[in-house]
Amino acid sequence: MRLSALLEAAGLEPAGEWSDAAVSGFAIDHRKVAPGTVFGAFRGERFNAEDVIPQAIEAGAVAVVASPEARVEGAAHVASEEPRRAFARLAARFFEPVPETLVAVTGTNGKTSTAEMTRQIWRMCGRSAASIGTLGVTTPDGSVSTGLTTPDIVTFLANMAGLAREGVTHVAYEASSHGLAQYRNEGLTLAASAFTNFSRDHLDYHGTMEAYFEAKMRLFDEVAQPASPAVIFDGGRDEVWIPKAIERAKARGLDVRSVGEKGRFLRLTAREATQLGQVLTVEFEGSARTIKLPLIGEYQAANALVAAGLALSTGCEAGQVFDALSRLQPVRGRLERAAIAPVGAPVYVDYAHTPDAMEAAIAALRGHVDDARGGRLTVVFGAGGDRDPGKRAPMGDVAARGAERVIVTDDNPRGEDAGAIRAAILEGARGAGGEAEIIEVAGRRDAIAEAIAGAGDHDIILVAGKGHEQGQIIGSGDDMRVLPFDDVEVARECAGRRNRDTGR
Ligand SMILES: CC(=O)N[C@H]1[C@@H](OP(=O)(O)OP(=O)(O)OC[C@H]2O[C@@H](n3ccc(=O)[nH]c3=O)[C@H](O)[C@@H]2O)O[C@H](CO)[C@@H](O)[C@@H]1O[C@H](C)C(=O)N[C@@H](C)C(=O)N[C@H](CCC(=O)O)C(=O)O
Ligand SMILES: Nc1ncnc2c1ncn2[C@@H]1O[C@H](COP(=O)(O)OP(=O)(O)OP(=O)(O)O)[C@@H](O)[C@H]1O
Ligand SMILES: N[C@H](CCC[C@H](N)C(=O)O)C(=O)O
Ligand SMILES: [Mg+2]
Repeated sequence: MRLSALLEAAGLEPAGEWSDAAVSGFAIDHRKVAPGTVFGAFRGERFNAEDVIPQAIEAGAVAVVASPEARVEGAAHVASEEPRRAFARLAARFFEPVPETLVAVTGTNGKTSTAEMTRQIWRMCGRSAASIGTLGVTTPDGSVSTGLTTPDIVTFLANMAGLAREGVTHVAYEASSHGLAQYRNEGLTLAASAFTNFSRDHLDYHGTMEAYFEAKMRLFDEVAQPASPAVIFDGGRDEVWIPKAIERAKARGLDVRSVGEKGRFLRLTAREATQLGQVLTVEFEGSARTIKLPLIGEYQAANALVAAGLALSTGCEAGQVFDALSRLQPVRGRLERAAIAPVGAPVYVDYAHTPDAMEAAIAALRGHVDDARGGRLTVVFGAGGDRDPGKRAPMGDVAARGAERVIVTDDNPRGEDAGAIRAAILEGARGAGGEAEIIEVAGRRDAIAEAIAGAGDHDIILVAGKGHEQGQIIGSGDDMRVLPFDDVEVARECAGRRNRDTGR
């Protein structure tokens, strides 16, 4: 493919003497440049790739997308004030074709669940579907991890093209705020977009809630196709951010389709919890429908409705969509029933790693605790290192208010002192001033074991924060190690060990 053709298709300036260069690939890391590569030289948080432009050209780069000030000698300089965006647009013209129906999901919590549920619904409606997000690239054959929720733009686009080659026609992907801010998913035509909710997270990176919200709004402002459907969850409780999101989508001229208790497109009129799921009554196009959702928790109902909204907005037939909701499979690590303690108490694993998510996960289980028979809720959790430190105390606070027993432990300490992270959470938990028993147990395996060993017959245990994750990340940079760790497996082992110990 000629550089000139790509530049023209992307609406970028011609490359003069370099126009005839043949492009063989794209890279954002100079160590991955091969002859014929277009190199995106970005100024990052830790590294300024403009410093390695000569090495990239030496390795065969034919064009470098970089800021106008960058020095590029011996290859085309595709200059842009926003090089990440220009690079994405160019790369999107190279990695073609891509699946014809693409939808993007953003929001603080619920992106993975919604993308995965959308994939499942599409599949049940007969589409060949995949999802890309925290769980990796998921197809009916399984998941392959990419390491990030929104992979870098080259991995993202290459995966899209790969999926199209395999015959996948529908892809739901997660647009994280980091991904949106760094233009990691751009240049594609979206059939629809979605917004699940908004609450505190990632303020280490974005600084303020407003800046974090703005990063998310790039989805509606710039990434979504004009006039395309925007499915927005509106349960009526968030009277600040959801109305703002709706406003922004309208301002861009998107076709806003709200779902939830205040939904105009798909309205939730009743919700009744059952032991292993819930019965939802929804109103769609003037008629009421009953859905037996086989998943517990209000938050899972919210995500299922957003997923239904996306499926309905991409050509699926309503009857099939509502029928599919009744057959949804659980999303890995989201209120997953992992084990049963020897006394009979169930152990749930959930990915709650923000205060709002913790509240949602606790609320989902609270109703299942048999208070009348002395049942208690135990929450085991920590908070990630090198991530928004301001969310730690609020997570402790929410847990201490919602549970009877709080066991504070470790969750990916990364480059930070694990004890200091626990201390911040404990301060929040103790500050809640409630009756909850608050315990600190360094080491996640010991904490889970302690929770199970101390459980009563009618208790429920929630192990939060790591969900599907397969490792504990210790250290950073060159010292980083990932120690194998899986909450579900550890819960099963601890429950089993206790089984053997007690003979029960
Ligand atoms: C803060 C953040 O998001 N950083 C990501 C970002 O880094 P950056 O652009 O600042 O990169 P940098 O390391 O300073 O390097 C700048 C540029 O130089 C290049 N480089 C670097 C070194 C070198 O020798 N040669 C070279 O060319 C890099 O490829 C990069 O393009 O781009 C890098 C390349 O794609 C990512 O690896 C990196 O993710 C880091 C590791 C990370 O931990 N990110 C997390 C916070 C994240 O993105 N999480 C979100 C949200 C999770 C959620 O809530 O769902 C996610 O989408 O996963
Ligand atoms: N709609 C929701 N409202 C409130 N909390 C939710 C909602 N959906 C999920 N959660 C909580 O957030 C956790 C993570 O859910 P999920 O993985 O779907 O979100 P995510 O947005 O993909 O997260 P991440 O930012 O890590 O990628 C769940 O385990 C649950 O505790
Ligand atoms: N995508 C989120 C996941 C956090 C999960 C939690 N286990 C942690 O490590 O903080 C992040 O990168 O912030
Ligand atoms: Mg996710």
